Amino acid sequence: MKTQPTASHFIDGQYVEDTSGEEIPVIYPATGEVIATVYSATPAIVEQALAAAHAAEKEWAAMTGTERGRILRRAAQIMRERNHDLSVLETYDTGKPYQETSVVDATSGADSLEYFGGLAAAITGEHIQLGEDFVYTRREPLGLCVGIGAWNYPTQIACWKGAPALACGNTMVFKPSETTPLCALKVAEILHEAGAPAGVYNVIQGYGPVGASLITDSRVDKVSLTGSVPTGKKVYAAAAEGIRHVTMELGGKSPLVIFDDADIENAVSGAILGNFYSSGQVCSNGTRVFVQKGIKEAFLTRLAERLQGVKLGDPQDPEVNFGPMVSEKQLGIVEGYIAKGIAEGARLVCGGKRPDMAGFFLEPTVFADVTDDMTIAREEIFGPVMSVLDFDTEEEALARANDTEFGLSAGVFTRDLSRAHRMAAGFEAGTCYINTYNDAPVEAPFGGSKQSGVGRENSKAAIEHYSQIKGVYVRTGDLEAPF
Ligand SMILES: NC(=O)c1ccc[n+]([C@@H]2O[C@H](COP(=O)([O-])OP(=O)(O)OC[C@H]3O[C@@H](n4cnc5c(N)ncnc54)[C@H](O)[C@@H]3O)[C@@H](O)[C@H]2O)c1
Ligand SMILES: O=CCc1c[nH]cn1
Repeated sequence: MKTQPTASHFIDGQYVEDTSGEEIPVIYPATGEVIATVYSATPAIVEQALAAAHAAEKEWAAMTGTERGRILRRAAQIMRERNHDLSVLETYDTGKPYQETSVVDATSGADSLEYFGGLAAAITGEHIQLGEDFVYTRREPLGLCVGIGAWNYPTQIACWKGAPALACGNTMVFKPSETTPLCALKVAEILHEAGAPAGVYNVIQGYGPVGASLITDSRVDKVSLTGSVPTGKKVYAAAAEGIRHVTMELGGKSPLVIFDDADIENAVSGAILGNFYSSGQVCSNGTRVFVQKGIKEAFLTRLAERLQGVKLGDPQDPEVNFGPMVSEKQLGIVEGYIAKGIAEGARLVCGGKRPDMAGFFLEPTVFADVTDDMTIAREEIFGPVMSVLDFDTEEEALARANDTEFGLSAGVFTRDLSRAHRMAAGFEAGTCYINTYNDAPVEAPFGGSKQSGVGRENSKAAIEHYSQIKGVYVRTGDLEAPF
């Protein structure tokens, strides 16, 4: 497959190159080889993208929701038809196994385009009768939205931001992560092919400073970031300077609470899905696995058995179910956490090492006897490292689950449904799971509370975050005034 894109940027309906920008090598995580080169946007490219998105605003907003929706749904259809090629590219970009990318990434992107394409015609205001007078509301686009992406789900993030933004009549300049710059270009290409007018959805490449330069431009009305909490704080503060709307999809350190009465097989599946999918590089992962003391040993034994089923290898091989970390840098960060876990007294049950193979692979790693104060229980690791902690009572588990600055997700496994709903109500998290983990269908809201974020992606909730309401007061009779 050709991994070198036609050019680095997609602006105003076409590929654009400017090799005077800083070089960004695209590295295939499974081998460490450079598979493409793109160039960071220069100030001239940033200006070109913002000008194109600004110029496209009026025409796009003036189209009916039905017309916009038709284009988004056509894009979804194209994406599904090209699922194989897009999945192969996603695997080159991220290193995630084709076994995952072929069913998750372009699929989830297409779901998002289809869902918001379907909603576009139903985005309406309301009528409020006030005696003989009335008020009507118009749900209007915000204008020009900037999207900034993380590297773990490059196609999904480009679509989760682009689809609701475009459905509401906004235009977008999207900057993917410098680590995974390839997939978003395909999203732009497909939207254009589906009929999105030039300038409606643009992609430019770059490191953090390119993202920062987009946020403060006076033409920008909204910034939607998927990234870490430290970056979120900077982006939120920069957006506040211009009182811009924000969506912040940030990091987490989510709890997964497994009670004695849980179905062990399902609970182990939940812990695997919540820690080792995408080699642990999923924001919502339940990396603090609280296991009630009565089933701790049974849980660990079954988990160790199930981990025998891990197949590391060439992620393009459909039989492989565990890929490398996205980069050498991320691998080093995660190894640092593993060393800290050992140094602080956690028991290494399995994994913890680089296997003897090329690329940025790391074995799935499980720590037991982890305590709440350990670094591996407090900080987001963003790699395949599960921390198992013991607990006695429901009250204790809930208090400890919530004892974190993060609030992205939380899960509970139990057969006691009253307890399950009590836990879900008590969790301080934006997305909760009962007897499952890490599902992210487009129909359901996704996002974090506390430091894990602001706003929600997906579902009808996203419409609130990409549009604004205008109230129009209408008097039908004469108007009285004091003088
Ligand atoms: N909540 C979610 O939906 C979600 C989803 C995926 C990933 N994440 C989080 O993302 C993080 C991993 O991704 P990452 O390492 O790419 O995150 P990151 O914060 O390092 O970078 C995210 C993006 O922000 C850009 N950026 C960096 N500094 C910037 C600045 N000052 N101004 C504007 N843009 C800037 C980067 O270039 C990149 O495109 C993890 O914390 C993970 O939990 C969250
Ligand atoms: O990485 C976070 C977004 C997500 C969660 N599950 C699938 N995608």
